Amino acid sequence: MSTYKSNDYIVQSVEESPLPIGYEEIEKAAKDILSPKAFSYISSGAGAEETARKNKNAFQRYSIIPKLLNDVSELDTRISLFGNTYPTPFILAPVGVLKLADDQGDLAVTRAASKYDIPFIQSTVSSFSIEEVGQSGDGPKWFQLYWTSLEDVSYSFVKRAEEAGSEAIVVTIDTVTLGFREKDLSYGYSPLADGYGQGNFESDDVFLSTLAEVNDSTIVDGIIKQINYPALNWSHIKKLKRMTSLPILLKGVLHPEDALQAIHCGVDGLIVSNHGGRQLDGVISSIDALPEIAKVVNGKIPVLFDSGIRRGSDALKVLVLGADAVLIGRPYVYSLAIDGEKGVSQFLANFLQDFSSSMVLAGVKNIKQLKQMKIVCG
Ligand SMILES: Cc1cc2nc3c(=O)[nH]c(=O)nc-3n(C[C@H](O)[C@H](O)[C@H](O)COP(=O)(O)O)c2cc1C
Ligand SMILES: O=C(O)C(=O)c1ccccc1
Repeated sequence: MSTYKSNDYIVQSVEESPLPIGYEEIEKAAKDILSPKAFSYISSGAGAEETARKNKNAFQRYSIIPKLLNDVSELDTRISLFGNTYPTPFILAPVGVLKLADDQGDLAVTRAASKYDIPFIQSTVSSFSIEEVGQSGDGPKWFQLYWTSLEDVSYSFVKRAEEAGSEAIVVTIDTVTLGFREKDLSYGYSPLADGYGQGNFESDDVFLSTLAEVNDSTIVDGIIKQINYPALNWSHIKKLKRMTSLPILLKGVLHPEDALQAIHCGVDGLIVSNHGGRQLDGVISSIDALPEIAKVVNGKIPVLFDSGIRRGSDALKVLVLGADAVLIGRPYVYSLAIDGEKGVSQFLANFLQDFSSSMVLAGVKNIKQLKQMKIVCG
């Protein structure tokens, strides 16, 4: 439902689930359920976790100034992206190895997201294949691409995503090598070593068999080596644009000049993100990077946002600062760990309810009005 009476909220009945309401409580409950290694992998950031902390603290510096008495009895939370209309401005961020949180992993998440028509971005290193996720739930799916050094493997993923009905391709540009994650290293943990990230690598695809051969090693080693691709540059993006008719988004943009270069190369959308503080430690918080990027892009292509979204009011802030849509990351992963599909479903119900209450209290009835709200920093 996308237009509704504001006192009905989006979700009228809340399913019974042990999921706590607030983010901090959800994180705590997930910590109790997950193994210390798994919790540490999901929750931690790279290096001294400076950027992970900045993501959290920076939100508090921005303050919304409500403008009231605007008859907000009917809300419309719809947005349009690449010719598709979505009922809410929310998208589930790509998260690899979801089986670590729940046996049903990506399948549970897509089923929950489908209830709200929220797009799910499937990771290259997902626990299930592009084809399995394509069949799971009837909601929109996007595909996230980690470039591999075997170009044909990258293109074969894109073709498979096209065939499975993906609506967009998200190329992650901030992970040409994995961040130095001190906690994972102390545990001796590597995200792909337990086999949960191989959903897309178990196909009959002719190119995939070459992965193992080229490395003369196990398939897992092959995958880890192949998604390490520091040679990635703008020429790959231009070529990818010619290889597919799907919209291409770049995920991990923090520099305004990269945003302009992306437009120049024909990229269709950007995701302002620092990967939840998991890649280069010390980089700017995503929310601080957003206003300048939104300014230089100036509406030419959609600007999406992630890193630090925990509640409805966080989403309000980034939409006011120029984001056209908002990706949710860790909160849905913890909800999956706590109560599988039901946990994710419950989390989304609560989140959407929180977001619509926030719109009502801010005095805005649709996303256009929301984007014109006043916000101050300091
Ligand atoms: C456990 C975990 C795995 C992730 N895997 C991927 C991935 O495979 N591809 C990708 O582009 N981003 C990945 N990300 C980053 C998310 O897409 C997103 O940028 C990040 O979670 C946003 O930060 P937040 O969760 O603190 O809001 C991962 C994040 C987490 C927490
Ligand atoms: O952990 C991550 O953030 C991530 O993007 C990733 C990278 C390689 C394998 C699995 C997940």
